[in-house]
Amino acid sequence: MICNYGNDLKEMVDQVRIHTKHGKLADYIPALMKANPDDIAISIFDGQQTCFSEGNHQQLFTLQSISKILTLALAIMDHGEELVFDKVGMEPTGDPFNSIAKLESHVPSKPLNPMINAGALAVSALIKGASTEEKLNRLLIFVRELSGNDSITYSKEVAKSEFETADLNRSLAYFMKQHQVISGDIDHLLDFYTKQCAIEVNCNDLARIGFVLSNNGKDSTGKRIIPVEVSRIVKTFMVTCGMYNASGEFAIRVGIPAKSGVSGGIVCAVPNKMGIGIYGPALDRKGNSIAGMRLLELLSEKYELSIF
Ligand SMILES: NC(=O)CC[C@H](N)C(=O)O
Repeated sequence: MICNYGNDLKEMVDQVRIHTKHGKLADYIPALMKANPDDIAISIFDGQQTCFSEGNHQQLFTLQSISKILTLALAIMDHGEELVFDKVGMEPTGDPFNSIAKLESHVPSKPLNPMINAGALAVSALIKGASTEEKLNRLLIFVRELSGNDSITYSKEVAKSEFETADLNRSLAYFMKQHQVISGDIDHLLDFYTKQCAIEVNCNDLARIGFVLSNNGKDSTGKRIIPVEVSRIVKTFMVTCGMYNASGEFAIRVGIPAKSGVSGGIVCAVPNKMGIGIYGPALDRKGNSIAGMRLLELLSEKYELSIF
C-alpha cells in the first residue's frame, strides 16, 4: 500500500522540483500570472485519509480545464448520453486545446470531444438551470459533494480576468452557434464557462474528486455521487484526451486516467486504488504542469500504477 512510502514521496517531490524552472505560467489569462512558478505539490487519497500531501498542498488554484470532466458528468446526469454525444464527439484531436481547426475541417462541425475548449463550451451550454447563477450553483454543489469540501467556491478575479480576454473561446462559441451546435446567448455561456473554470480547489480536494472517479462514482463513505456508467465514460475521456495533445505520450509514460488545467492542476483517478491531486503552475508547451507530469511518471513507475 502506497501509505508506507511517505519518504519516497518527499524524495520524488524534491527530485522533480528542478523541472519547475523549465516551465512557464499560463499568461493568456492575466490573473494566472500571480501564481508562484516554483510551487509543486501532491495529495493522494485512497479512501481512508489523505495519506500523503507534499509541497504546498494547501495552496488554492483554479480548476480551469479540470472543470471539463465535471461539467461532462453533470451534463450526462442531466440529459443522458445520447443527447450529450449528439452535440459533442468522442475522438481525440491531436490539436491544442483551444484550436478551431477541426471545427471547420470536420463535417458535421460538432466539436470532436468534450475536453477541448469547443467541446467543453458545447457541454457547458447543456447544464440545466434557468440562469448562469443557477447552473453555477448546481455545479458548485456537485464539486462540494465530490470533494467533501463545503467551502469550495469560485474566484471572481480569475473568472473576470478570463471573461475579459476570452476572445478565442468566444470565436469557438459563435462558430458553433452558426452551425447549430449550440444556441442561446454567447456572453451568458462565456460567463458560466469562465466561472466554472475559476472554481478554486487545493490538492487535497482534487485527490478526493479523483478518488470518487477511481471508486466508480462512490465517495469514501460509500455514497453514490456519479452513476457507474458516467464515471466510466469520464475516465475513458481522461485517458484519451485528458492531457490535451500530450495524452498519447502521457498514457505510455504514466498510464493513469488524468485531467489537467492551465492553472497547473492535474486530477488523477487510479482505478479502484486512489485519487491523486497535483499542483505545479509552471507549464510545458502543451499546457500541462511540467513538474507535475514528471512527478506522476516517477510515482507510476515506482508503484506500478499504469492501467496498461
Ligand atoms: N486548458 C485549459 O485549462 C483551458 C481552460 C481555460 N479556461 C480556457 O478556456 O482557455
